[in-house]
Amino acid sequence: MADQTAGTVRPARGHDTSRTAPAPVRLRHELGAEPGRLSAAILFALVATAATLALPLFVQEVITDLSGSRPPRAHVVMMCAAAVGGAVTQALSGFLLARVGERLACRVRIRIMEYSLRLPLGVVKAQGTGDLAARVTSDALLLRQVVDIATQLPLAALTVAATLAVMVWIDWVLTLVTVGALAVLTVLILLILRRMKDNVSGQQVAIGQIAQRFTANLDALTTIKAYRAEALAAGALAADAERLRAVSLEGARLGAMIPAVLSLGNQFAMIAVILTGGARLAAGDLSIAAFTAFLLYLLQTIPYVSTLATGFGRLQAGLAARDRCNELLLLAPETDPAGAALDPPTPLPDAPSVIFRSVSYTHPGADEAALRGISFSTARTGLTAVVGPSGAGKSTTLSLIDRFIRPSSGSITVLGHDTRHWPLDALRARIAYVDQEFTLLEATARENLQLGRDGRASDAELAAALDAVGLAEDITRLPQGLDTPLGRESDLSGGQRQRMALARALLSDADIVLLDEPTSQLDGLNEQRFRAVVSDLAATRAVIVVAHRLSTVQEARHVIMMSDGAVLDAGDHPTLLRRCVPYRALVASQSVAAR
Ligand SMILES: Nc1ncnc2c1ncn2[C@@H]1O[C@H](COP(=O)(O)OP(=O)(O)OP(=O)(O)O)[C@@H](O)[C@H]1O
Repeated sequence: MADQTAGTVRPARGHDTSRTAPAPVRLRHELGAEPGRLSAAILFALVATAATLALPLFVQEVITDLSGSRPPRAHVVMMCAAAVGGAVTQALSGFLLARVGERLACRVRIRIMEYSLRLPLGVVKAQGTGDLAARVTSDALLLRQVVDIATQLPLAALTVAATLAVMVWIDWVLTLVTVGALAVLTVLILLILRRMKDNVSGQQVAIGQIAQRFTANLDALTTIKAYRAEALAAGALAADAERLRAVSLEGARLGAMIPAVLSLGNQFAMIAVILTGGARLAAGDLSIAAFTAFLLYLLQTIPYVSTLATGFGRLQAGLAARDRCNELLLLAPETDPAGAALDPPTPLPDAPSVIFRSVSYTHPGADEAALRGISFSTARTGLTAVVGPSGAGKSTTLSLIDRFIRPSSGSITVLGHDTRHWPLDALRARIAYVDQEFTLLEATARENLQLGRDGRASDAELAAALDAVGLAEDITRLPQGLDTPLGRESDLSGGQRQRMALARALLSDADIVLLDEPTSQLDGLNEQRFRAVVSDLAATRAVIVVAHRLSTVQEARHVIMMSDGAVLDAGDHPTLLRRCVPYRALVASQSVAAR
């Protein structure tokens, strides 16, 4: 239980100093993260390139040996060694680059996922969970290939330049013809690449949209099935898929033009070289051996020219993915308030648990304020019920206490300190929040129960909390008991989830429990248990419950009646019944509903 003694400083659980935006993804920095592996990969690639470059020279030597009736054994051995060495070093380089690439993607994924969890709730909602998920899947995948390209491109450029140098040495006239053909090719390919970059961005946006709608529909699957809306939902998804298909097809069309242009360019280069070479052979300006070597070099250059052309296209895709990742990493994080103390404040012993002073709040994009200058306070311990018609602003009020959102004006004090002076982690360590869905994480029952605690709970503590909410047997029956992962195969019923959430609050160190009561009816036994646990919690802590059930309201020491973003009245149940007409009407309607 939380320490409420004056002057006792309790360190905030996991007081977090990392509420700042992370560094954006910088490719140069990322590539430099593993200098050893990257250098080795480049070294192996250089050796492979050198071996490839040497091969035609050895062929030339073999032909010269044969035409001079000399045994070509030594040159044949060197030729084979160059071929095998080139293949082995190329494989090694590829493997090392893959390792560097996977690590880069992994680092970026971790950074994006961690950061997404630190964004304000409203920002995550506005971005869309599916769209955020697409950043760690498809964008990270595109980013991963940048490693290959970033090393392949300079190597390919180097190889083409070195090959051209050797070709000049063999025959400069033929080289001039080759360069002319390659120049035309380059211009055409650059024109295609320019259009490809925009297309890749469009594809990634479309992937984000489809992921967003798909996850939203899966989250709402019960409703979709209940209202037989499968066809409607599938129709919208199909439209997204069609949009993605259309933009991807445009990308494929552009992509398909590159090999076609390359092949055409190569054929023209080859024809021009053969015609010119033939003429020079006939004139005696070129030997057969040199011409053969030149042709081999020309054939060898083609894949590298092709790597250069397609590599630039893939690099554009990687850069677009980097930009999308950085868009997310540059979103403003959920920061501690500017005036927050470095050391978490110590709760004042006699202060009310929560005080609202003239608090107003307008949801982003909303025309009207959800809360209009509300003021109230809640006792240090005991049950406070917040009641009012739907849309009155009750949930918004709870969200403000936990600082999921910040007041547009006015101030909120928690345990004697303005929430602007609480570091977020320290504030939230003092508050247990139980939402209407009684959300469980995809983690074991034990981990779910221990959320919100400073230290581990002993098995005896866990058993006592589960016993209090009548869940001990249900958890024991799970395949691995407390260590059963919850959420997929072993999910709990709504009532069991509710009791798990209450057990979690019982086990937490929080001084204040915020409880958004579910509107669904509970069976008699569960309702009794619920009341017993809430009054157990309220004996030593402040429990502020958005109450929909009359039984909860009647138990409350203090009731706050809200309507249309304002506090109409506050007091105990009998007082409000006597003097607050809207409260009487609300109670009357709840009594009818409870019958
Ligand atoms: N994210 C949001 N964006 C815009 N307006 C919102 C948002 N959330 C709530 N509102 C509006 O703010 C007002 C208060 O909503 P709130 O959820 O706090 O009411 P409530 O009293 O908890 O209602 P209920 O009992 O139905 O849950 C409502 O008019 C609602 O439409």
